Amino acid sequence: MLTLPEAAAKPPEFGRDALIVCESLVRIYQTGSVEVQALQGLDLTVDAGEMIAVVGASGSGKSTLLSILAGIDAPTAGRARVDTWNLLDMSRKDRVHYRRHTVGFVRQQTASNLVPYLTAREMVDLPMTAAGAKPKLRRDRPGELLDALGVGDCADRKPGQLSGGQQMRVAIAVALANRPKVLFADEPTGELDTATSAEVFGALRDVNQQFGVTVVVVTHDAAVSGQVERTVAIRDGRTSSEVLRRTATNEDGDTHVIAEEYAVMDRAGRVQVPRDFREALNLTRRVRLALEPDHVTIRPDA
Ligand SMILES: Nc1ncnc2c1ncn2[C@@H]1O[C@H](COP(=O)(O)OP(=O)(O)OP(=O)(O)O)[C@@H](O)[C@H]1O
Repeated sequence: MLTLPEAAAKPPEFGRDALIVCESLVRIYQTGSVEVQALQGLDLTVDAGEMIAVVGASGSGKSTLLSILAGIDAPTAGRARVDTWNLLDMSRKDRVHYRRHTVGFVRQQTASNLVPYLTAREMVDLPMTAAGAKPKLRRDRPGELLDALGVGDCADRKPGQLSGGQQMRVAIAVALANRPKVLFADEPTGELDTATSAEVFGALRDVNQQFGVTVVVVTHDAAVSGQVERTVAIRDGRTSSEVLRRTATNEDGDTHVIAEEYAVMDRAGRVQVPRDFREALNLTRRVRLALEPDHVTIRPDA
């Protein structure tokens, strides 16, 4: 057994250096007399430049989380910060500014991201005009962005003249028009076949690496979540576990990906012990904890 070190005077602020911080985030929807707790005290941090996937069963709260972070919906309680913005305390004007400059959003329904009577170039120009971008930037950036997303040759086509994958790439270009810090994508590959999904996902990864934009993707697609370094799982409106992936090289010089699952600990130190662990050792209401030099043990209450 170790002796416990003296507690620091004041613990550092949760997620102080992160770009996105959610702490005990709650969103309650009220329809008539029915109350749905879509988020029930969710904790999450995302660092600048990261690309993460958010996974979870239908109804677990993924879209609610994304709508809040994208400034489309407002949380009921808790803390949510993106960059310097406190999402619980924003005026209408702040919200417009936030959505125009700090974040970009791509929806699953490719068509709902686009305007049917505008060309790809005009669609990228639209948010730039709204943000008051300079004429030179408005002239150059749409073409550059469409080129970077591999749809430069589609600049003068309207959505009806584009494939599903091309529409999604154009939608990503539109979302990036005003150089947001974060790009949110809600099931971006949900309506696409496997090969096109891989291309669109590749495009998201490219913009993450080329432009340094932080990317948060909600997905059901294991082929997508298996390719990012961090996947956050949401269950019942809370983050339940995270999978971290890293590339390792063996003695023969071959590289392979190692994926490790972690439980998430909240600020108060609460950790959810997975059900199969609890059942295997009959861990029920009360457990014994002990601090060892480099780990903590949890034992059944004998
Ligand atoms: N506008 C709303 N009004 C009432 N309830 C809502 C509203 N939006 C979402 N909910 C409820 O909140 C819960 C979480 O929904 P949410 O859409 O965030 O889940 P999800 O994980 O994105 O699901 P899916 O994978 O099916 O899109 C669900 O029970 C849903 O029915």
